[in-house]
Amino acid sequence: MGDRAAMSVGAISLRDVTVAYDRHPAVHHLSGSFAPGSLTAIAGPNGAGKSTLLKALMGELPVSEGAIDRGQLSVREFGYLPQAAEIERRFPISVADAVTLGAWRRTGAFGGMTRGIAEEARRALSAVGLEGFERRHVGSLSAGQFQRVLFARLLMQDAKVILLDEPFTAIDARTTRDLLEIIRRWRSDGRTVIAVLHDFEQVRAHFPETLLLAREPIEWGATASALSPANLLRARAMAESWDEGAQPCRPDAHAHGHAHARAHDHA
Ligand SMILES: Nc1ncnc2c1ncn2[C@@H]1O[C@H](COP(=O)(O)OP(=O)(O)OP(=O)(O)O)[C@@H](O)[C@H]1O
Repeated sequence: MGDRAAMSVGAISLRDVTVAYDRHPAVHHLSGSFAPGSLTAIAGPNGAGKSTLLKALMGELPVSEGAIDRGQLSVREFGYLPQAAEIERRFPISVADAVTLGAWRRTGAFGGMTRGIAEEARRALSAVGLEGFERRHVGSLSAGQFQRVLFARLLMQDAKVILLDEPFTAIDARTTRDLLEIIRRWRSDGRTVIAVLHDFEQVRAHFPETLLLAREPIEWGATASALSPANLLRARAMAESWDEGAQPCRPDAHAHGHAHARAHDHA
């Protein structure tokens, strides 16, 4: 497919990536790559480092060890949907303005709403099932409607790589189904899509690749294999061992000896 070839511009590769908060690693020794046009779920227990990894991929958090190679891609070409709890929706803007913000790379921070952009926003809203919502205030929308608006904004952004952090948490089944359809369309466009998800059935049904993360990677590959019962048990067992504090970084795996004494504290 021509579009797909045009959109597929490179892998995102991780080499022994560790991301830490105050030297406590939340993602630990992760290596692998997201192929161009791939559709990958990131799954794992609470506190496994899934959101942290998305933020590192976006360049919002620095890696403390290793490297992320985005190839020819710039993070400006990444679209990112944070967890709902991190999104402020009380500011007084209309649905049309919220969607148009997705086009900021083309319009500039102070760019006005040209007729072309307005028409595009209308089409994006229609694609997410919100025709005629342009003038509504974002604060007046239901959780599902607001999530549709955020997907419309991603459609406007025309990003080559799309990162979604728990996009269906607290979202009704109908909206989830519609938004999964948009994700499928992104994939057939050749965009790379990476989503943090908790629902394993959803992952098995819609995501060919999975990274099962428990701070350290358990497995990254075909979903059926990554989400094997043995892997899920291992992930759970690792999560139970976090109760007494952050995992120390294994000193033997570190040439620079960044494993700090504080990482051994049992708070
Ligand atoms: N800003 C922060 N400062 C310090 N520690 C943090 C910060 N954000 C996350 N952490 C810690 O890093 C670890 C990984 O958190 P992260 O949010 O990445 O996990 P997650 O897999 O997305 O979890 P969940 O499924 O619960 O959303 C947790 O122990 C968390 O407490």
